[in-house]
Amino acid sequence: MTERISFTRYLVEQQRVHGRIPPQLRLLLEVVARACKRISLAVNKGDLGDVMGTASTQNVQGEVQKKLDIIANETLIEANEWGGHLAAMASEEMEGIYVVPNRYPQGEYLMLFDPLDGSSNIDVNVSIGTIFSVLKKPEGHPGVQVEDFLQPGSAQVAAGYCIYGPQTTLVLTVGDGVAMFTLDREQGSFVLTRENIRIPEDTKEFAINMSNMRHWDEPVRRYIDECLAGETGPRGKNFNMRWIASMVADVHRILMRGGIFMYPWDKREPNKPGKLRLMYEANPMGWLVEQAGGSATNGRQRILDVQPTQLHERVSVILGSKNEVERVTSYHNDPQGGI
Ligand SMILES: O=P(O)(O)OC[C@H]1O[C@](O)(COP(=O)(O)O)[C@@H](O)[C@@H]1O
Ligand SMILES: [Mg+2]
Ligand SMILES: [Mg+2]
Repeated sequence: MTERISFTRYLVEQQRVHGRIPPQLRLLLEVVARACKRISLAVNKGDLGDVMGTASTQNVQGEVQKKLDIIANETLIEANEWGGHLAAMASEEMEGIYVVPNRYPQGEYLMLFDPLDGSSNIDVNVSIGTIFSVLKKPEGHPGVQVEDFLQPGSAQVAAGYCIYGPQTTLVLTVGDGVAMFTLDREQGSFVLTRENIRIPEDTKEFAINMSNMRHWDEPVRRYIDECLAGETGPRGKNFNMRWIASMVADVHRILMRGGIFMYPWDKREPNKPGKLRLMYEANPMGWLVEQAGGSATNGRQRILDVQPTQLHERVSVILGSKNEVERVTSYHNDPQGGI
Protein backbone atom coordinates (compact mmCIF):
# COMPACT_ATOMS: atom_id res chain seq x y z
CA MET A 1 0.00 0.00 0.00
CA THR A 2 1.41 3.41 -0.93
CA GLU A 3 2.47 5.43 2.09
CA ARG A 4 0.06 8.26 2.92
CA ILE A 5 1.71 11.68 3.23
CA SER A 6 0.14 13.95 5.84
CA PHE A 7 -0.30 17.70 5.33
CA THR A 8 2.36 18.36 7.98
CA ARG A 9 4.87 16.06 6.31
CA TYR A 10 4.18 17.62 2.91
CA LEU A 11 4.88 21.09 4.34
CA VAL A 12 8.02 19.92 6.15
CA GLU A 13 9.35 18.41 2.91
CA GLN A 14 8.49 21.57 0.96
CA GLN A 15 10.45 23.46 3.63
CA ARG A 16 13.40 21.09 3.92
CA VAL A 17 13.76 19.86 0.34
CA HIS A 18 12.64 22.88 -1.64
CA GLY A 19 13.29 25.64 0.91
CA ARG A 20 9.97 27.08 -0.25
CA ILE A 21 8.25 27.43 3.05
CA PRO A 22 9.84 29.32 5.97
CA PRO A 23 8.98 27.79 9.38
CA GLN A 24 6.49 30.57 10.29
CA LEU A 25 4.56 30.05 7.04
CA ARG A 26 4.47 26.32 7.66
CA LEU A 27 3.04 26.89 11.11
CA LEU A 28 0.48 29.31 9.70
CA LEU A 29 -0.70 26.82 7.07
CA GLU A 30 -1.00 24.06 9.65
CA VAL A 31 -3.15 26.29 11.84
CA VAL A 32 -5.36 27.24 8.87
CA ALA A 33 -5.83 23.52 8.07
CA ARG A 34 -6.85 22.83 11.67
CA ALA A 35 -9.32 25.73 11.60
CA CYS A 36 -10.84 24.39 8.36
CA LYS A 37 -11.23 20.99 9.99
CA ARG A 38 -13.21 22.65 12.81
CA ILE A 39 -15.36 24.57 10.31
CA SER A 40 -15.98 21.33 8.40
CA LEU A 41 -17.28 19.71 11.61
CA ALA A 42 -19.66 22.64 12.17
CA VAL A 43 -20.87 22.52 8.56
CA ASN A 44 -21.45 18.76 8.80
CA LYS A 45 -23.74 19.23 11.80
CA GLY A 46 -26.35 21.12 9.76
CA ASP A 47 -29.72 21.17 11.54
CA LEU A 48 -28.25 19.07 14.38
CA GLY A 49 -26.11 22.06 15.41
CA ASP A 50 -27.14 25.72 15.70
CA VAL A 51 -25.35 26.58 12.44
CA MET A 52 -28.06 26.99 9.83
CA GLY A 53 -29.92 30.12 8.82
CA THR A 54 -29.16 33.80 9.07
CA ALA A 55 -27.74 35.91 11.85
CA SER A 56 -29.35 39.26 12.51
CA THR A 57 -26.30 41.19 11.30
CA GLN A 58 -25.05 42.63 7.98
CA ASN A 59 -21.45 42.59 6.73
CA VAL A 60 -19.46 45.36 5.04
CA GLN A 61 -20.76 44.13 1.66
CA GLY A 62 -24.30 44.92 2.76
CA GLU A 63 -25.17 41.20 2.81
CA VAL A 64 -27.15 39.62 5.63
CA GLN A 65 -24.68 37.33 7.33
CA LYS A 66 -25.33 33.62 7.76
CA LYS A 67 -24.60 32.05 11.13
CA LEU A 68 -21.87 29.98 9.47
CA ASP A 69 -20.25 33.10 7.99
CA ILE A 70 -19.73 34.31 11.56
CA ILE A 71 -18.78 30.91 13.03
CA ALA A 72 -16.18 30.36 10.29
CA ASN A 73 -14.81 33.89 10.69
CA GLU A 74 -14.42 33.54 14.46
CA THR A 75 -12.87 30.09 14.12
CA LEU A 76 -10.16 31.43 11.78
CA ILE A 77 -9.45 34.46 13.97
CA GLU A 78 -9.25 32.49 17.23
CA ALA A 79 -7.04 29.80 15.70
CA ASN A 80 -4.58 32.24 14.11
CA GLU A 81 -4.21 35.15 16.52
CA TRP A 82 -1.92 33.61 19.17
CA GLY A 83 0.53 31.56 17.05
CA GLY A 84 3.08 34.29 16.47
CA HIS A 85 3.07 33.90 12.66
CA LEU A 86 0.56 36.63 11.77
CA ALA A 87 0.60 40.39 12.22
CA ALA A 88 -2.97 40.94 11.07
CA MET A 89 -5.95 39.43 9.24
CA ALA A 90 -8.68 40.69 6.92
CA SER A 91 -11.95 39.00 6.07
CA GLU A 92 -15.04 39.33 3.91
CA GLU A 93 -17.00 39.43 7.17
CA MET A 94 -15.03 42.27 8.81
CA GLU A 95 -14.97 45.90 7.62
CA GLY A 96 -11.50 46.77 8.92
CA ILE A 97 -8.36 44.72 9.48
CA TYR A 98 -7.91 42.63 12.62
CA VAL A 99 -4.49 43.38 14.13
CA VAL A 100 -3.16 40.56 16.31
CA PRO A 101 -3.44 41.84 19.93
CA ASN A 102 -0.05 42.80 21.31
CA ARG A 103 -0.36 40.30 24.13
CA TYR A 104 0.65 37.85 21.40
CA PRO A 105 3.90 37.91 19.39
CA GLN A 106 3.55 39.79 16.10
CA GLY A 107 4.25 37.58 13.10
CA GLU A 108 5.61 38.50 9.67
CA TYR A 109 2.59 37.47 7.60
CA LEU A 110 -0.79 38.95 6.69
CA MET A 111 -3.76 36.74 5.86
CA LEU A 112 -6.98 37.53 3.98
CA PHE A 113 -9.89 35.11 3.85
CA ASP A 114 -13.43 34.47 2.73
CA PRO A 115 -14.41 32.41 5.77
CA LEU A 116 -17.46 30.89 4.14
CA ASP A 117 -17.79 30.97 0.36
CA GLY A 118 -21.05 30.02 -1.31
CA SER A 119 -23.25 31.37 1.49
CA SER A 120 -26.42 31.06 -0.60
CA ASN A 121 -25.88 27.29 -0.58
CA ILE A 122 -25.41 26.83 3.18
CA ASP A 123 -29.05 25.97 3.95
CA VAL A 124 -29.51 23.69 0.95
CA ASN A 125 -26.68 21.23 1.61
CA VAL A 126 -24.58 22.16 -1.42
CA SER A 127 -20.76 22.36 -1.31
CA ILE A 128 -19.35 25.50 0.30
CA GLY A 129 -15.83 26.43 1.41
CA THR A 130 -13.18 28.71 2.89
CA ILE A 131 -10.72 30.67 0.70
CA PHE A 132 -7.44 32.17 1.98
CA SER A 133 -4.52 34.27 0.73
CA VAL A 134 -1.21 34.94 2.52
CA LEU A 135 1.08 37.95 2.01
CA LYS A 136 4.28 39.11 3.67
CA LYS A 137 3.92 42.14 5.95
CA PRO A 138 5.97 44.95 4.37
CA GLU A 139 9.01 45.80 6.46
CA GLY A 140 10.23 49.22 7.48
CA HIS A 141 7.44 50.48 9.71
CA PRO A 142 6.06 49.41 13.10
CA GLY A 143 2.47 48.20 13.41
CA VAL A 144 0.09 47.27 10.60
CA GLN A 145 -2.11 49.43 8.39
CA VAL A 146 -4.73 48.58 5.76
CA GLU A 147 -2.29 49.76 3.09
CA ASP A 148 0.03 46.87 4.01
CA PHE A 149 -2.60 44.49 2.64
CA LEU A 150 -3.01 46.31 -0.68
CA GLN A 151 -0.47 44.20 -2.58
CA PRO A 152 -1.14 42.69 -6.03
CA GLY A 153 -1.99 38.99 -6.19
CA SER A 154 1.44 38.31 -7.67
CA ALA A 155 2.86 39.05 -4.17
CA GLN A 156 1.03 36.13 -2.53
CA VAL A 157 3.26 33.60 -0.76
CA ALA A 158 0.50 31.03 -0.23
CA ALA A 159 -3.10 30.61 -1.38
CA GLY A 160 -5.73 27.93 -0.99
CA TYR A 161 -9.22 26.87 -0.22
CA CYS A 162 -10.97 24.16 1.71
CA ILE A 163 -14.17 22.76 0.22
CA TYR A 164 -16.84 21.26 2.48
CA GLY A 165 -18.58 18.85 0.18
CA PRO A 166 -18.99 15.06 0.02
CA GLN A 167 -15.32 15.13 0.99
CA THR A 168 -13.53 17.86 2.85
CA THR A 169 -10.62 18.79 0.62
CA LEU A 170 -7.85 21.34 1.11
CA VAL A 171 -6.14 22.70 -2.02
CA LEU A 172 -2.92 24.70 -1.69
CA THR A 173 -0.15 26.46 -3.60
CA VAL A 174 3.03 28.01 -2.25
CA GLY A 175 4.29 28.73 -5.77
CA ASP A 176 5.38 25.19 -6.62
CA GLY A 177 2.27 23.87 -8.35
CA VAL A 178 -1.02 22.87 -6.75
CA ALA A 179 -1.47 20.06 -4.21
CA MET A 180 -4.67 18.58 -2.82
CA PHE A 181 -5.31 17.01 0.59
CA THR A 182 -8.37 15.02 1.62
CA LEU A 183 -9.52 14.99 5.25
CA ASP A 184 -9.26 11.46 6.62
CA ARG A 185 -12.03 11.60 9.21
CA GLU A 186 -10.81 8.45 10.99
CA GLN A 187 -7.34 9.90 11.45
CA GLY A 188 -8.63 13.44 11.81
CA SER A 189 -5.91 14.73 9.48
CA PHE A 190 -5.47 15.95 5.91
CA VAL A 191 -3.67 13.48 3.63
CA LEU A 192 -2.00 14.27 0.31
CA THR A 193 -4.15 12.82 -2.49
CA ARG A 194 -2.99 14.75 -5.60
CA GLU A 195 0.06 16.77 -6.63
CA ASN A 196 1.00 18.96 -9.61
CA ILE A 197 -2.63 19.36 -10.63
CA ARG A 198 -2.95 20.52 -14.26
CA ILE A 199 -5.93 22.20 -15.92
CA PRO A 200 -6.45 21.20 -19.58
CA GLU A 201 -5.83 24.19 -21.89
CA ASP A 202 -9.04 23.54 -23.81
CA THR A 203 -12.51 22.75 -22.53
CA LYS A 204 -16.14 22.33 -23.55
CA GLU A 205 -17.61 23.41 -20.21
CA PHE A 206 -18.47 26.94 -19.11
CA ALA A 207 -19.76 28.24 -15.79
CA ILE A 208 -21.61 31.55 -15.53
CA ASN A 209 -24.90 32.68 -13.96
CA MET A 210 -26.99 32.69 -17.14
CA SER A 211 -29.84 34.57 -15.48
CA ASN A 212 -27.70 37.71 -15.79
CA MET A 213 -27.30 37.37 -19.57
CA ARG A 214 -29.35 40.49 -20.46
CA HIS A 215 -27.02 42.56 -18.28
CA TRP A 216 -23.72 41.34 -19.77
CA ASP A 217 -21.29 43.38 -21.83
CA GLU A 218 -20.90 42.57 -25.56
CA PRO A 219 -17.66 40.47 -25.36
CA VAL A 220 -19.17 38.11 -22.77
CA ARG A 221 -22.45 37.93 -24.65
CA ARG A 222 -20.57 37.06 -27.87
CA TYR A 223 -18.48 34.35 -26.16
CA ILE A 224 -21.48 32.63 -24.55
CA ASP A 225 -23.59 32.92 -27.71
CA GLU A 226 -20.81 31.15 -29.63
CA CYS A 227 -20.64 28.39 -27.01
CA LEU A 228 -24.44 27.97 -27.12
CA ALA A 229 -24.36 27.80 -30.93
CA GLY A 230 -22.47 24.52 -30.54
CA GLU A 231 -20.94 22.49 -33.36
CA THR A 232 -22.92 24.30 -36.08
CA GLY A 233 -21.64 27.63 -34.80
CA PRO A 234 -18.23 29.40 -35.05
CA ARG A 235 -16.70 27.20 -32.32
CA GLY A 236 -17.53 23.97 -34.17
CA LYS A 237 -18.06 22.05 -30.91
CA ASN A 238 -20.84 21.60 -28.33
CA PHE A 239 -20.42 23.13 -24.89
CA ASN A 240 -21.94 22.04 -21.55
CA MET A 241 -22.86 24.39 -18.72
CA ARG A 242 -22.46 24.15 -14.95
CA TRP A 243 -23.20 26.74 -12.20
CA ILE A 244 -23.05 25.68 -8.53
CA ALA A 245 -23.06 29.29 -7.24
CA SER A 246 -20.26 28.48 -4.80
CA MET A 247 -17.07 29.85 -6.37
CA VAL A 248 -15.01 27.34 -4.39
CA ALA A 249 -16.97 24.42 -5.88
CA ASP A 250 -17.03 25.78 -9.46
CA VAL A 251 -13.26 26.40 -9.33
CA HIS A 252 -12.60 23.00 -7.75
CA ARG A 253 -14.40 21.33 -10.68
CA ILE A 254 -12.19 23.30 -13.07
CA LEU A 255 -9.01 22.19 -11.24
CA MET A 256 -10.27 18.62 -11.51
CA ARG A 257 -11.39 18.51 -15.18
CA GLY A 258 -10.99 21.94 -16.79
CA GLY A 259 -13.56 24.54 -17.72
CA ILE A 260 -14.03 28.30 -17.68
CA PHE A 261 -15.60 30.22 -14.78
CA MET A 262 -16.94 33.73 -15.30
CA TYR A 263 -18.45 36.32 -13.00
CA PRO A 264 -18.05 39.35 -15.27
CA TRP A 265 -18.99 42.99 -14.90
CA ASP A 266 -22.67 43.56 -15.70
CA LYS A 267 -25.07 46.46 -16.01
CA ARG A 268 -27.00 45.69 -12.81
CA GLU A 269 -24.43 47.69 -10.82
CA PRO A 270 -22.41 49.47 -13.51
CA ASN A 271 -20.16 51.24 -11.00
CA LYS A 272 -18.95 47.97 -9.55
CA PRO A 273 -16.24 46.12 -11.54
CA GLY A 274 -17.92 42.81 -10.62
CA LYS A 275 -19.51 40.83 -7.77
CA LEU A 276 -16.54 38.85 -6.50
CA ARG A 277 -13.83 40.31 -4.24
CA LEU A 278 -10.26 40.76 -5.50
CA MET A 279 -8.30 40.17 -2.28
CA TYR A 280 -9.85 36.99 -0.86
CA GLU A 281 -11.67 35.40 -3.79
CA ALA A 282 -10.13 36.37 -7.17
CA ASN A 283 -6.44 36.62 -6.13
CA PRO A 284 -6.13 33.26 -4.31
CA MET A 285 -8.25 31.42 -6.92
CA GLY A 286 -6.39 33.19 -9.75
CA TRP A 287 -3.01 32.08 -8.43
CA LEU A 288 -4.14 28.48 -7.90
CA VAL A 289 -5.48 28.35 -11.45
CA GLU A 290 -2.27 29.83 -12.89
CA GLN A 291 -0.15 27.41 -10.85
CA ALA A 292 -2.18 24.60 -12.44
CA GLY A 293 -1.51 25.87 -15.97
CA GLY A 294 -4.68 27.92 -16.41
CA SER A 295 -5.27 31.69 -16.71
CA ALA A 296 -7.18 34.34 -14.76
CA THR A 297 -8.09 37.82 -16.06
CA ASN A 298 -10.60 40.56 -15.36
CA GLY A 299 -11.40 40.58 -19.07
CA ARG A 300 -8.60 42.96 -19.86
CA GLN A 301 -5.56 42.14 -17.69
CA ARG A 302 -4.12 39.36 -15.55
CA ILE A 303 -5.95 39.44 -12.22
CA LEU A 304 -2.70 38.98 -10.28
CA ASP A 305 -1.37 42.23 -11.80
CA VAL A 306 -4.33 44.32 -10.60
CA GLN A 307 -3.06 46.90 -8.05
CA PRO A 308 -5.62 46.87 -5.18
CA THR A 309 -6.84 50.20 -3.77
CA GLN A 310 -9.38 48.94 -1.24
CA LEU A 311 -9.61 45.89 1.04
CA HIS A 312 -13.03 44.78 -0.19
CA GLU A 313 -12.78 45.91 -3.79
CA ARG A 314 -14.58 43.85 -6.41
CA VAL A 315 -13.33 42.61 -9.75
CA SER A 316 -14.64 40.98 -12.89
CA VAL A 317 -13.45 37.34 -12.92
CA ILE A 318 -12.71 35.09 -15.90
CA LEU A 319 -10.57 32.06 -15.07
CA GLY A 320 -9.83 28.47 -15.98
CA SER A 321 -8.65 26.67 -19.12
CA LYS A 322 -5.98 28.85 -20.73
CA ASN A 323 -7.21 28.98 -24.33
CA GLU A 324 -10.79 29.84 -23.39
CA VAL A 325 -9.79 32.59 -20.97
CA GLU A 326 -7.50 34.06 -23.62
CA ARG A 327 -10.36 33.97 -26.12
CA VAL A 328 -12.80 35.87 -23.86
CA THR A 329 -10.03 38.35 -22.96
CA SER A 330 -9.24 38.92 -26.63
CA TYR A 331 -12.94 39.66 -27.26
CA HIS A 332 -12.67 42.44 -24.64
CA ASN A 333 -9.41 43.87 -25.97
CA ASP A 334 -10.38 43.60 -29.66
CA PRO A 335 -14.21 43.69 -29.88
CA GLN A 336 -14.28 43.33 -33.69
CA GLY A 337 -11.81 40.53 -33.87
CA GLY A 338 -10.29 38.57 -31.05
CA ILE A 339 -8.69 35.12 -31.40
O1 LIG B 1 -25.82 33.99 -6.61
P1 LIG B 1 -24.94 34.30 -7.77
O2 LIG B 1 -25.17 35.66 -8.35
O3 LIG B 1 -24.95 33.23 -8.79
O4 LIG B 1 -23.45 34.40 -7.18
C1 LIG B 1 -22.76 33.26 -6.78
C2 LIG B 1 -21.39 33.71 -6.35
O5 LIG B 1 -21.49 34.45 -5.15
C3 LIG B 1 -20.69 33.84 -4.11
O6 LIG B 1 -21.51 33.05 -3.32
C4 LIG B 1 -20.09 35.00 -3.32
O7 LIG B 1 -19.33 34.54 -2.25
P2 LIG B 1 -19.85 34.54 -0.74
O8 LIG B 1 -20.84 33.47 -0.61
O9 LIG B 1 -18.60 34.29 0.01
O10 LIG B 1 -20.41 35.90 -0.45
C5 LIG B 1 -19.68 32.99 -4.86
O11 LIG B 1 -19.24 31.89 -4.13
C6 LIG B 1 -20.46 32.53 -6.07
O12 LIG B 1 -19.63 32.25 -7.17
MG1 LIG C 1 -17.14 34.15 -1.49
MG1 LIG D 1 -18.18 34.42 2.00
